[in-house]
Amino acid sequence: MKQLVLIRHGESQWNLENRFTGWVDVDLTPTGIQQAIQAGESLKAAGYDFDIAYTSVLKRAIRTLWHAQEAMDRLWLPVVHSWRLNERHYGALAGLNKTETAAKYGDEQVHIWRRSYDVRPPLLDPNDPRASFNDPRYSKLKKEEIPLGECLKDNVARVLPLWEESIAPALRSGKRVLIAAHGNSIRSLVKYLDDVSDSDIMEINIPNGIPLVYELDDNLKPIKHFYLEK
Ligand SMILES: O=C(O)[C@@H](CO)OP(=O)(O)O
Repeated sequence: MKQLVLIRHGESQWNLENRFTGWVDVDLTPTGIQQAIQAGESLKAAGYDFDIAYTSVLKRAIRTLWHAQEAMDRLWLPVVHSWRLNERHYGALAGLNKTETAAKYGDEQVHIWRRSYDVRPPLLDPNDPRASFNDPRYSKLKKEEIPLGECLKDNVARVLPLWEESIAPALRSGKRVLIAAHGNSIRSLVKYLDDVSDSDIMEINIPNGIPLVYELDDNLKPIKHFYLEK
């Protein structure tokens, strides 16, 4: 049996303010920090341990991982940071309030932007200061790899190379893997692992800071998955 645990970051400042976030690098709130500590404590209390961790290059996920590691006394674990685990890029919606955007464009349109598989949000203008072309954390990427707005399908395509090249080999070699990431990068992994249809994935939401445990067989097919509540 192979062990994979996914944790969405704790509550961020923009979760609290109900703003579209994506690649904007906002931090955790005090509640988010507590959720991350609780996630680590729950994992430790249930007897989970890990050999390697993965996270994004956004501080709300990185800090969630740190707090969970600290709660498990596992700060020494090897950690891979990858832009491929970043949140789905929210394009021109980044920074807007979700309720105000729904009032302007309608609930249905906002639900499509938020949860559909293959409808992209309005893209950022390449000259928009929110574009990530000059951000040093992405300096090794080709310009065309840096998104101006992504749908979940784009996010799946971005996450899967990391799965194939690094996460799956680690699991196959018997490593117990912890991933601290984001609502939509985790939905991408869930869609792939559980072979969720393009329509059913619209109804799947990942809560902040609750470990999602997957037990996988030797072919990395899920035997079962469950949330580890307090
Ligand atoms: O704003 C975001 O980046 C994400 C996650 O908080 O929001 P949504 O729930 O719309 O996917």
